Amino acid sequence: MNTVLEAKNINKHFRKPVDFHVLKDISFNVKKGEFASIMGKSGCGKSTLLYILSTMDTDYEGNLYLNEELVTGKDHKELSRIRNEHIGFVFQFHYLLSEFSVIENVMLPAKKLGLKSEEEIIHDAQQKLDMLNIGNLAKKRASRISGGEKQRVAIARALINNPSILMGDEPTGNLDSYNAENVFQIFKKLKEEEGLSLLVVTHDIDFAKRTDRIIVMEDGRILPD
Ligand SMILES: Nc1ncnc2c1ncn2[C@@H]1O[C@H](COP(=O)(O)OP(=O)(O)OP(=O)(O)O)[C@@H](O)[C@H]1O
Repeated sequence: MNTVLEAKNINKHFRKPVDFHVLKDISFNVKKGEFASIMGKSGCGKSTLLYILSTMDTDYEGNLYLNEELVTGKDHKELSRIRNEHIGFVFQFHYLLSEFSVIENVMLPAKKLGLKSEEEIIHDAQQKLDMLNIGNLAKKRASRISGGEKQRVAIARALINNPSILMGDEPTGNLDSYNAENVFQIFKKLKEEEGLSLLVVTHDIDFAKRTDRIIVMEDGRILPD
């Protein structure tokens, strides 16, 4: 099985106000089609790790590989391209542009990547919305849909460039149990039907238990399986 993401001996320090060794020698990988979750107590370093793995934070020691290519050390512009092309990210809050329509929000990362025509991007965005059963909301303003629908739009936006891996930082943390289950089922379907890899930080043990693998963090380290 191909390795989609690999972290090798990742260490990170916050230097201020005092030196704080927040991530301690983190090594693990995510294979193609694997749905992994990260759990651990508040403050153990989950979000810090996810920001490094998604290439948003470059201030760390160690090596990060995406699709078996070393990304550590690449410049800002190159990282932005890699991120746009290979990584989808879903946060606890949807961060949609409320004045824009649903489909316009979904189209944004594809426009930024700039590889396709407007018509192709509209087609792809509608297809993602249809896949998530919210195709009928395409023309609605993002401010006029429910919280669960907003999170599904955020997932469609994260998928628009057909990433190799979808990362989530508590993507169900702000949802009621019905909508949280809905998001879980979407992730499962993406794994099973599209062969997508997923890496999701969660505090929800019932969610984590149903993923392929739980990566447990404690005090900046990953505990052995
Ligand atoms: N910019 C920073 N400077 C110094 N310390 C920081 C900074 N950002 C985060 N920390 C500390 O690093 C530790 C890890 O934070 P992080 O947000 O990664 O934890 P987490 O496991 O995601 O927690 P939660 O589950 O509450 O979201 C915490 O102790 C936090 O206070």
